[in-house]
Amino acid sequence: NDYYDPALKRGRAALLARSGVYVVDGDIADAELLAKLFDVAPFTHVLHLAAQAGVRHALVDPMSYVRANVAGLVALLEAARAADPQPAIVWASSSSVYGLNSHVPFSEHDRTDRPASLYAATKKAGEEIAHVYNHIYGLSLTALRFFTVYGPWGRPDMAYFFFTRDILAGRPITVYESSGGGTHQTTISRDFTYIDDIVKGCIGALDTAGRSTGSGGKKRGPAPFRTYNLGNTSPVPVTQLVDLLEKMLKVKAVRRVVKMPRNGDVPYTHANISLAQRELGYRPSTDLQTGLKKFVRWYLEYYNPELAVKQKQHGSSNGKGSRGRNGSTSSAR
Ligand SMILES: NC(=O)c1ccc[n+]([C@@H]2O[C@H](COP(=O)([O-])OP(=O)(O)OC[C@H]3O[C@@H](n4cnc5c(N)ncnc54)[C@H](O)[C@@H]3O)[C@@H](O)[C@H]2O)c1
Ligand SMILES: O=C(O)[C@H]1O[C@H](OP(=O)(O)OP(=O)(O)OC[C@H]2O[C@@H](n3ccc(=O)[nH]c3=O)[C@H](O)[C@@H]2O)[C@H](O)[C@@H](O)[C@@H]1O
Repeated sequence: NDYYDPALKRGRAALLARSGVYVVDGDIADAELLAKLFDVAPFTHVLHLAAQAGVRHALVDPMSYVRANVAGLVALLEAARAADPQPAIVWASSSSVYGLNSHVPFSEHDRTDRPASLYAATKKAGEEIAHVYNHIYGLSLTALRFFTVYGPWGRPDMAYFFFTRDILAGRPITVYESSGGGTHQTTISRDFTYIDDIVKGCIGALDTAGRSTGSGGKKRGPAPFRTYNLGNTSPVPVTQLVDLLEKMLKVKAVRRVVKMPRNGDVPYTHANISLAQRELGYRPSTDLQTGLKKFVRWYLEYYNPELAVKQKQHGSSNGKGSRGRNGSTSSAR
C-alpha cells in the first residue's frame, strides 16, 4: 500500500531477496491469497507485521486501519486456524495500547482499556481477537508490544525520520510539548527502541513459540497465549532526540514548539521488559545516540550520497546537501 514512498519498500524487498526471502505483493485481508500461500508453504511459524501503523494518520484515513489491522488480522488468523499444520503466530501489537495509562514503567499487567488513538484501539482489538482464536482453535499466539522503533530503512512518517529530512532541508519541525496538568511526567518522551533489538526480540518470541498442534492435528496441550513489551527501558525526551540529530547532522533545527495536539499521541511511553527478558531472553543493547548514528549514516547514504561522502571527508556540512536519491523526499507525515 502506498501510505509512504513505495520506493523504500521496494528497496527493502530487494535487500530481502538477496538473502533469499521471497516477497509476495498482496493484501493481508485477501483470504484467497492467504489460502494459496498456506497451500504452497506448510508454515510452522508466522511473524505478522503488516498493518497501517501511523498514529496520527488514523485521523485522515480511519477505515484503512480497520481493514489492515482488524480485517487483515482476522483473515490471517482464519487462514492459520484452517492450515495443517497450524503455524505458531507472533505478531506486532504496540505500546500505544497502554494509551493514557499513568503507571510507569508500563507492565503487561497494566490497564489497556483507554486507547488514545484509533490505531491503538485497532491494535488492542487485535489482542482480544487473538485471544478468541487461541481459545476456540488452540492457535499459539504471541503479541509483541513494540515501543517506538527506529533505525535504517525505517518509516518516513515517524518523527525521527522526517525531523532528519526537514532539518537537512532547513525546514521548521514541530516539537510537541505536554499540556502538563494531571500526569506527573511533563516532558514528551518515548522509550525509543533500535530495530536490531526489536528483531532479536521477535526471534526470541519465534524460537519459544510452542505450538499446540503438530501436523495431522495431534493436540500437544494448551496453546500458548503470550504478550510481551519490547522496549528499551530508557525513555528519552523528544527535545533530546532533536538535540542529537542536530549534532549528527551538523545543522541547527528550526523548532516550532507547540502544545501536543489531541491527535492520538500520548505524552510518554516507558517499557518494563522483565517478562520478555525472562521468557524470551530479550536484552536490548542499543542506546538512542548509538542507534540514531546508524540511522543518520544510512539516511545520508540513501537520500544524500554526495552529502554522506562530504561528511565523511570533512566531518562538516552545511546540511543543505543536494536533493535525495530520487530527487523526492518522502511524502507521508
Ligand atoms: N515502528 C514502530 O515504532 C512500531 C511500534 C509498535 C508497533 N509497530 C507495528 O510493527 C509492525 C510493522 O510496522 P513498521 O513500523 O515496520 O511499519 P511499516 O509501514 O514499515 O510496515 C508495515 C507494512 O505493512 C504493509 N501493509 C499495510 N497494510 C497492508 C495490507 N492491507 N496488506 C498487506 N500489507 C500491508 C505496508 O505496506 C508496510 O510495508 C506494524 O504492525 C506496526 O503497527 C511499529
Ligand atoms: O510505540 C508504538 O507502539 C508506536 O510508536 C510510534 O508512534 P510514536 O511513538 O508516536 O512515534 P512518532 O510518531 O515518531 O512520534 C515520536 C514522538 O515525537 C512527537 N512528535 C511527533 C510528530 C511531530 O511533528 N512532532 C512531535 O513532537 C510525538 O508526540 C512522539 O512523542 C509508531 O509510529 C507507531 O507505529 C507505534 O505503534
